[in-house]
Amino acid sequence: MSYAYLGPAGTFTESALLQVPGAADAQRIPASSVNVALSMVREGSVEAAMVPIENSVEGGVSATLDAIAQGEALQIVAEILVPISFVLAVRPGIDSLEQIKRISTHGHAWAQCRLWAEANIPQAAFTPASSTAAGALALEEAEPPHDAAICSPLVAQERGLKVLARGVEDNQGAVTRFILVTRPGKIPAPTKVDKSTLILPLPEDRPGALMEILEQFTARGVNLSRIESRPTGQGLGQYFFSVDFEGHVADERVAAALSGLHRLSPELRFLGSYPAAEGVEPFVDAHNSDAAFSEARDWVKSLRERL
Ligand SMILES: O=C(O)C(=O)C[C@]1(C(=O)O)C=C[C@@H](O)C=C1
Repeated sequence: MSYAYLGPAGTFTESALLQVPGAADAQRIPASSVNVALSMVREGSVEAAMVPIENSVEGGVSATLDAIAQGEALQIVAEILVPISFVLAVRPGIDSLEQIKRISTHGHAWAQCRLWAEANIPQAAFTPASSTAAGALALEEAEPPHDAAICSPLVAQERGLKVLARGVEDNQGAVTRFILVTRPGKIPAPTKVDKSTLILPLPEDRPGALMEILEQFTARGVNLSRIESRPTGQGLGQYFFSVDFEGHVADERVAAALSGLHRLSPELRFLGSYPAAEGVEPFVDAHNSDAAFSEARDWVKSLRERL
């Protein structure tokens, strides 16, 4: 297998990729952005890409949500959770927080450390980096573009960077969720603790359209674990929904919800069913069980045989 990931080496995304069985010994290609990593999958130069999708503090990663919603179809085959903690690394010559005039990190990391930064380095101007590791590696340049970077403890240790503060995140226990993306192909087998992801354009701008969509899940007892709206880019007020829910397309209740959704929103995109990284087998009411669906289908079939 060959994998692309949001690089350079030392990103949290690489830590996520290293959790995939076999990835440590496989070809791993760092990409300069989420878009580049996903393009490599689309054009076939790698078989899969690991990209961040959601952080427990900062929410959805827009670059990923948008890139997988549009363009050539892709499929999610796995999810990985990584606990997030940051350190403040500095360039040579910086010995105190007061000396930091310029700081860089990934926008999502900055958002998770904003209160700490306001309280401890209010004088520092922020420049976004393409990833936490990219911001950290720039500290090694002959003339670093910034004085400090917020990055993972691992990259600071591996590169021998000077660390002035640890645990600079505003919320301890933060977690980022990453997804492993391939071209559409075989769907991973159900494990009983699965998740599925959909992109749902709202069919029409009219009262109750979102309610009708949500009813498809409610009526079959399918539990949503994430729902976000993103602009389509086509004009003000035009949105699609990015939705994760518990269950697998092999589950009858999920299949029934999907067919209801397809009737309401024929342009929907099914992004895959894959093992959930954590959680318990969802509780399913007897009337939403596979057996109840198949019995009901047989009953209707028997009626229609009398036509
Ligand atoms: O910059 C990195 O190290 C990444 O892997 C990206 C990313 C993100 O997009 O949220 C991943 C985890 C952290 O939440 C901060 C940054």
